[in-house]
Amino acid sequence: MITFEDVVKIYPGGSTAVDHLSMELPTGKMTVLVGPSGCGKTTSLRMINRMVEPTSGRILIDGRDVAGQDEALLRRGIGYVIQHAGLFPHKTVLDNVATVPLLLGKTRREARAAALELLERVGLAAEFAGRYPAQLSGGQQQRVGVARALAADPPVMLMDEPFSAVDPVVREGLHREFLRLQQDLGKTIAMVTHDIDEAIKLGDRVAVFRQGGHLAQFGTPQELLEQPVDDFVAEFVGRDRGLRSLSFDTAADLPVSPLTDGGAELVLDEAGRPVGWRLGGVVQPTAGVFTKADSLRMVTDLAIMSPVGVAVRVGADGTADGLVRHHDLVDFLATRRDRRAAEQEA
Ligand SMILES: Nc1ncnc2c1ncn2[C@@H]1O[C@H](COP(=O)(O)OP(=O)(O)OP(=O)(O)O)[C@@H](O)[C@H]1O
Repeated sequence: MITFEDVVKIYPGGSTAVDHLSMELPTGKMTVLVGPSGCGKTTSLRMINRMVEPTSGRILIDGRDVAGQDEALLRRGIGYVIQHAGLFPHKTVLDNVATVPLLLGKTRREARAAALELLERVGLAAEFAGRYPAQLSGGQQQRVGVARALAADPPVMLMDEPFSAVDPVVREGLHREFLRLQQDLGKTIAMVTHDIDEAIKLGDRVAVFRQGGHLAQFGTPQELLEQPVDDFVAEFVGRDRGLRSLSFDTAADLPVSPLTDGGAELVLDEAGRPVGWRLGGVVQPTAGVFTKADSLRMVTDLAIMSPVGVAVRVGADGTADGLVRHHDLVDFLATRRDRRAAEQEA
């Protein structure tokens, strides 16, 4: 766990960059620091590995104050990834990644073998190993940056806007790969971004900062979407937060109606799997099916897109076992919201 205890940073001659920050970043989870430009995110990140020293307060990693630790040793246990990857331009991809294992005392052969394995993990085949950073796309460079940060197998990773230099489609791919990697590795990660959607998608926890280096709210993505503490957070999180919060709940508790209640005929194949809706004598092949494991957001989307305003639930074998009509869905969501509000007050 990384603990910030009442941390303040005032740069010489400057205003307050971080103002009485207290928060706990859980072990093995990803915490995303997000907020408008200049609100102290990078400063907070860099105080963890002592690239910046706090003016007052303490930062502890697993209960040990970083201030008392040897800087070189401390940083060896903390991977660091920055925007544009920050690779050595004159070294090959393989040597960029092998640098850290070499520093840690491995032989050249061992270091290269470890680097190749890491490149494989981040989705870069061996054919890229001999190239120089300038011969890679932005997304590939970011992957090398992540591989290099992982090379020392550090328990903690700091990532400063690691995905912001690439276009949205590449970023989407990097997100997916990174989430998969993190599921395997379970590193304690602090990541900085400007992008609230990225924070909501990647973060197990999200710290929203506001101007002046204040922490506005710290919580899970779902808490931010459903219970923003004030107008600033609500505005920052975005207008469609109600809809987005539905991504975090499954349809497991969503009640269904009988298959005959759709207002039109649901056509099934011989095995009982939905084929489509019969409308005006024609079968429209848009049955919009979901399972109990799918998100409420997906069910809502299906009901909206359905020609009859109905989503069809199927079992594990694909056979239809119930319907959700959009007006029932709206009632369910309203009841759920009221119940949550009541729980919150209690
Ligand atoms: N080395 C420095 N010397 C003086 N002031 C600094 C220094 N680094 C940052 N600041 C100031 O501290 C404040 C916080 O900066 P910081 O880089 O931590 O914010 P940020 O939220 O990461 O911003 P951005 O999203 O734009 O990168 C800003 O007002 C910035 O101008």
